[in-house]
Amino acid sequence: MATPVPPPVTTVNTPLGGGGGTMKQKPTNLPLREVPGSYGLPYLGALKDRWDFFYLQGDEAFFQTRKEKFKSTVVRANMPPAWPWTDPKCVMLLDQKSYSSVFDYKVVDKTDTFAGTFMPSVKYTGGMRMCAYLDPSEERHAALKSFCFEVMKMGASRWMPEFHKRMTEAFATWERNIGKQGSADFQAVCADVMFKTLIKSLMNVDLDTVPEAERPSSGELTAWVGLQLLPVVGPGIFPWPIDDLIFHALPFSHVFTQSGYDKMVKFVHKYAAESLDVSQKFNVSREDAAHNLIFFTGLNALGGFAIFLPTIIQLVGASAPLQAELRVEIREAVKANGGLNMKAMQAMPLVESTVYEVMRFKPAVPYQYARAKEDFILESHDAAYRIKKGELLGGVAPFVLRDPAIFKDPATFNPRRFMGKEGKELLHYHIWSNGRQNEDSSVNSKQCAAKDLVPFIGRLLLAELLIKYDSFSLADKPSGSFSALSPATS
Ligand code: HEM
Repeated sequence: MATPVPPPVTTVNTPLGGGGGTMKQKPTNLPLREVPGSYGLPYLGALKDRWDFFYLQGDEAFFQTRKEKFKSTVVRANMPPAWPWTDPKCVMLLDQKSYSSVFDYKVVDKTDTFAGTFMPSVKYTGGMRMCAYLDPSEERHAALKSFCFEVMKMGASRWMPEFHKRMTEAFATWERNIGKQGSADFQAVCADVMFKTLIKSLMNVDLDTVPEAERPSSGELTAWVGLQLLPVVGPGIFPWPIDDLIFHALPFSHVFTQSGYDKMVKFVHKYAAESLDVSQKFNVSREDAAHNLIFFTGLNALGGFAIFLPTIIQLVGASAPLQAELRVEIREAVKANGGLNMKAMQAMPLVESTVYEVMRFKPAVPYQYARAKEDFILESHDAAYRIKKGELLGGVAPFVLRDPAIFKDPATFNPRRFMGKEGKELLHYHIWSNGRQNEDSSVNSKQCAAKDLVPFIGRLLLAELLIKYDSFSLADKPSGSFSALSPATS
């Protein structure tokens, strides 16, 4: 761990109380600054920021230049989509200490902030606001999150066998494609593996047994996820002004993916009865449960895994020595514990640390937003800032997870970083899930419901891969394909 390390803190921001927007001075040892940065001319400033963010600078340089220019890890910026009818003004947080305010529910409200400054139409989700958009103060949040925890628990024994089954199918596909065309895509295949694993685990449905006409696909669900989030992601398919005009100027109507979504709704009502039945326990209607179950599966889970699993393959695939070390650890754990079971999974410290390091190095979900519900003083490591009630705060995870005050050599991918006592202590600062990795997700927080499951599946991916293969190589960078898979020789 780099020095100096600030002591663990649960709350860094002190509410000033009083309400009514009157700013009271709070005693702080840090110099009080106004949040630096400007939003520019109305609309034009926001448009310029959108172009810089997606095309002219790119997201990393967008924040880095502001951080350097203002010598501050708390900066003002317009965030996309910046439509004339939305308010793009944000205070962006680039260090560990200020970031923790986005999950300090005494001072922030999470209502409708899941995607940032805009919320996709509820027409995407049967006319209902989904769990991820609710603030913990809303009664429905606790009910729906409890329902999510429950379906995950019901499927606890299904994750490992289903993932194994689908990975075995993926191996055959990859080997066939390498044989035929010299390379094999793993991005779409990982999404498909996870889609089928999620359906089996969360809904207890084996997709192979569903007639083709009724069977939803990962492609349909991914299109539904992508379309609603397009305004805040940068596809970069066409030359930039055209790309911006097509993808960021207006929201996409839900009608383009409606038929795939309707098929999913019908499928859930017909086949996922076991999961829907349990929703009654939490006073959640069947209809509400069905749409939320699809959202958990598609947007929360598949949306994350479709980025996370390929990132593991890319980062581990770049180092043959790391693969060799992981392979030895995995195979020894499997041998000592009579197979790839829970006990074996717990005997793989390097695998565990490597997966946490992947999540630190390239977090799958880069931004977490929340709105100040009162005036308060927000602290970074070296300054204090006045935040006004109603301001939108945006935590920038890729910067926060490379905060040099916490992580030594933050720009280096160090697979052993989270090993041992000191490594475990760093989990306090591992905030990929909109909360701390050494704390539990609950109905009172907005931390990812799958905070433990997600790294577990990442570890399972490495175990499955390096049991089957001695090593794997990637096609030319940037790569979403294998160029070679060397079958296990021992
Ligand atoms: C790689 C996979 C995943 C990633 C990267 C991920 C990441 C996240 C993040 C960052 C949030 C907080 C969003 C915010 O409020 O700013 C979140 C929330 C959430 N995630 Fe995950 N997640 C993943 C998988 C899953 C899975 C498998 C499930 C459940 C099946 C799940 C269920 C949820 C739910 C229900 C919430 C909203 C929590 C609440 O409303 O209190 N996620 N996730």
